[in-house]
Amino acid sequence: MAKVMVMEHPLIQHKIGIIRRTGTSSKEFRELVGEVAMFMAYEATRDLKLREIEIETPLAKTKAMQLAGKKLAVVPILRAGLGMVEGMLAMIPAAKVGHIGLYRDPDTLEPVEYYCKLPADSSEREVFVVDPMLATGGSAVAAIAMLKEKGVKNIRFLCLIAAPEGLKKLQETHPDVDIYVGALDDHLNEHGYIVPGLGDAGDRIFGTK
Ligand SMILES: O=P(O)(O)OC[C@H]1O[C@H](OP(=O)(O)OP(=O)(O)O)[C@H](O)[C@@H]1O
Ligand SMILES: O=c1cc[nH]c(=O)[nH]1
Ligand SMILES: [Mg+2]
Repeated sequence: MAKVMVMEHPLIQHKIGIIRRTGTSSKEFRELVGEVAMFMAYEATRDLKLREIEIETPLAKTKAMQLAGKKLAVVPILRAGLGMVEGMLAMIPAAKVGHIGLYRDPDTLEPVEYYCKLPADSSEREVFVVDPMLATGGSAVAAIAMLKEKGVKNIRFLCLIAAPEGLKKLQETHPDVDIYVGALDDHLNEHGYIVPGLGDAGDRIFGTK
């Protein structure tokens, strides 16, 4: 079964507390989503493999560590996932970036696909799928299925806020995908919004409502 890691770091919890507030402006919201994504990238890369190499400092030859495993890619689910990309890249600047376009139909709550462009060698990479919100789980499940259809095998999912319903669906559908959650919320309302949540992440990042 997939590993679920709910972030405990006080800085993450503090920043998510500000992000949630109605009075937080789009500018602050965007900045804080980026900062939380950066901290989450740090947590989600803890188990990357290292190898020992020999280097030369100005004073002596010595052994040093170097990342040894697969190359990395960040794949935001459009639109709201875009808000997490810069923060992720601040921690893993050499990662390639793919994009998956999905929106949730407001009536059926089913994800509708409209775009997919991935790095050519994605199947060789460790892929970090990012989206601030995991609500019903439909979008994350569909995005990960799209990646698997293209041969991607190593996938992790990162979100700022998850509902228990979405977490369960993602775990059950993709048990091989580790999930990193900023905060685990209480429930979904009748419109599929996370409660207490933060509202519509895309609208708040881009100021579209
Ligand atoms: O778990 P789910 O029930 O699928 O809901 C979560 C999805 O809903 C939001 O996107 P939205 O459809 O609002 O698109 P947007 O990012 O373009 O605003 C969010 O960013 C997720 O992608
Ligand atoms: O609470 C929610 C649920 C889905 N998408 C959002 O942006 N927010
Ligand atoms: Mg939205």
